[in-house]
Amino acid sequence: MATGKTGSVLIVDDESDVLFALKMLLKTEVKEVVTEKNPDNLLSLLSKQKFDAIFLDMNFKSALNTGNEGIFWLRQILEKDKDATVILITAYGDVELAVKSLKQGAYDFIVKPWHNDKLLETLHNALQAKNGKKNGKATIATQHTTILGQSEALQETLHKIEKIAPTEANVLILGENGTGKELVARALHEKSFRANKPFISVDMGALTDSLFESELFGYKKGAFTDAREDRPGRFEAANGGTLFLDEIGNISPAMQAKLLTVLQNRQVTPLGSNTPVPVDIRLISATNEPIYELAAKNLFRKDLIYRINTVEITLPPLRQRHGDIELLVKHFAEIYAQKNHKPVPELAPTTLQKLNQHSWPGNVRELQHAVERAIILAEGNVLQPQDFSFSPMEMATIAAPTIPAFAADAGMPLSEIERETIRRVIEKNKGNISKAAKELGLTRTALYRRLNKYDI
Ligand SMILES: Nc1ncnc2c1ncn2[C@@H]1O[C@H](COP(=O)(O)OP(=O)(O)OP(=O)(O)O)[C@@H](O)[C@H]1O
Repeated sequence: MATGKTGSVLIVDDESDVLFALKMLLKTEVKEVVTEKNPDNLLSLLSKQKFDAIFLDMNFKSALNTGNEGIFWLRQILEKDKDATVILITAYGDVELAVKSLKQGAYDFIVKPWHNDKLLETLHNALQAKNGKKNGKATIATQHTTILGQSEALQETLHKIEKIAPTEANVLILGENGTGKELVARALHEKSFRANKPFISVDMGALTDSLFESELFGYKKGAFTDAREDRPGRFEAANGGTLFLDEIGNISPAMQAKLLTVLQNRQVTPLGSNTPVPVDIRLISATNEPIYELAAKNLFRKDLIYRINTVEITLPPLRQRHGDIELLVKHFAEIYAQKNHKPVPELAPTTLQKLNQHSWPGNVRELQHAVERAIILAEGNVLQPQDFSFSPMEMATIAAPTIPAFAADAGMPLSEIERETIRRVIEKNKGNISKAAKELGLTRTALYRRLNKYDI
């Protein structure tokens, strides 16, 4: 009798009730369900048979009840088969540990007591991801954000976002400029239980040591000359919601120490006050700096990294995920065609070739601006390779030039001088926008506005 069902699942749990209930449920969905009570038999089982998904208990009663046993077995499974799809079964109180297990390579986790529908959805997603990893298409769309990506790397990121958004885990997002770190931070917030509370973003790269405390912790009237009234800091503004500390890798050791204290105590003391104010925030941080290298050189505190990186999301540069380029170009083409009252253009095959060959030092942001320019410049309804011209940031990442001093001509318009100055400072800083902004005395946002304005 053909049932049409496919797939095989292994369940490892030392509670017979759990094994029985899960088996009954999963049998309705997949062709084969194998159960195992003793994790010691796991590896020999896996030597004999491959499973499409493995449900693994986090807490075996026989051992220390810390959940680490689940992590131990997870590691064993992944050592044997790095592509194994492991879904952890965890008790309600262990969610933070389960979130950590995602870092160790678990596909997902379910919390006991589970909802059957939710569990089947998890299995379904796992099986789909396994079968469709190569050519899936993924999108996360919330009220204010759309994240697109069909590359394997982006799909994994999107899955992780769905998983960790509803937890309280602190998240550290790593990636080059323009890879979508802020977008991911916003999506995490919007998919969290804090979604209707504030999302406060702070550009740490733009904060000087002297502004750090007043900006983050606030101040009382009279705390310093210009403090004409009480002002809450960003921590208080984010109370109940999410605080996004962007460019956290750029802060000085003194700021790192102050930040660590606040995160440990979960309270801030405004300048000019003696009374600490408790704050309830979910922390998301991001940086384009190689933060672990900085920590190895003692330039960034390791204890601060451990505070902020309960879960890590690494966004690969666009040049390493060509699979996303076409999707993103079409997405931005639609947006900018509409904005500029033009029909949505087609993409010539040679154009896509050119875009795939470009190294995208400014990542998705650069692509977004390139598409906008192309739409404005395009003659017909097909985007041609010549409609795309690339920014000098490209050159800056290839060579680290010593730039001759820039001498403005007497008759040069001011806007041209500004454009050229910005261009050179970016080149000098090898495309690092934060450093360039600092050198120019601008915030990164202000610099990005000028890049757009001057078509850099
Ligand atoms: N996967 C994606 N799908 C759709 N849009 C994206 C994606 N990734 C990035 N973008 C867009 O690219 C632009 C840059 O993204 P974002 O500001 O989040 O990058 P970032 O990594 O925070 O940059 P920076 O480090 O310079 O602050 C934004 O307009 C964002 O909406």
